[in-house]
Amino acid sequence: MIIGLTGSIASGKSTVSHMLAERNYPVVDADLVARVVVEPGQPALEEIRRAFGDRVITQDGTMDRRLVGELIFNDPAERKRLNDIIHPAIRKEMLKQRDEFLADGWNTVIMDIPLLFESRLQHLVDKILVVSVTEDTQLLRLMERNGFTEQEARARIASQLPVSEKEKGADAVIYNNGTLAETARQLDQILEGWRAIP
Ligand SMILES: CC(C)(COP(=O)(O)OP(=O)(O)OC[C@H]1O[C@@H](n2cnc3c(N)ncnc32)[C@H](O)[C@@H]1O)[C@@H](O)C(=O)NCCC(=O)NCCS
Ligand SMILES: Nc1ncnc2c1ncn2[C@@H]1O[C@H](COP(=O)(O)OP(=O)(O)OP(=O)(O)O)[C@@H](O)[C@H]1O
Repeated sequence: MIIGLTGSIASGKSTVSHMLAERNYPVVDADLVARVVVEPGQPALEEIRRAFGDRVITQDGTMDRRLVGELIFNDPAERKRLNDIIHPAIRKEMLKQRDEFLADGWNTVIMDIPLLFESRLQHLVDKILVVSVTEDTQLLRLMERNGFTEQEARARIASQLPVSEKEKGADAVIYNNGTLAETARQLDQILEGWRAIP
């Protein structure tokens, strides 16, 4: 079984994904893959340099994530430009990792994909698990975690589908406004209901 783990920015996907890893489930992490495919020497990084200019490459040859974030979260056209370059490379690497886990005999593989709905990747997974929080909690947690101003945080939230929309496409929803223990309890119930063994 392939479980797609998604939700909006700062809703708690990584938190739930860590809980899954603790329970011995193999996890393919799109955010992590997105970092690997832009490492120095990767073709995607060169394409990004050509599209956005030398200013998005730091002295040590890595991508300036803060600057690229500023550019793409405030401009849908720039966001599409980056997505068009980077998403094919991310998808290819994620499918490779998934296939390796399956070949190694795992019964269930978790794919943590923040943009599962926005990129229409529902067909890649058997079950969709959405991690949801109220908008107030989401905004506060995002500002606190990243040290963003309210405006920076709102720009990022606005770049994705609202979490209420994502809930509509879910097979199960975890409400992550409460304590971590409450979130873990919901997760265990869902996994049991799906009979998803690692
Ligand atoms: C813009 C970048 C450089 C900002 O880096 P930063 O370190 O600040 O954030 P990080 O990578 O940890 O992402 C944090 C969250 O932002 C959201 N996010 C990231 N990219 C996008 C995007 N293109 N559109 C909408 N939301 C996005 C996701 O919820 C993600 O979990 C980086 O997010 C990036 O390379 N994005 C493009 C790749 C992508 O689409 N990643 C999302 C998973 S496929
Ligand atoms: N139940 C909770 N109680 C308190 N804080 C929480 C809870 N769940 C998550 N957090 C905190 O909220 C922030 C966002 O959570 P997390 O990083 O898991 O979200 P995410 O959905 O993976 O975000 P992103 O889309 O940016 O990758 C983190 O700082 C995390 O520690």
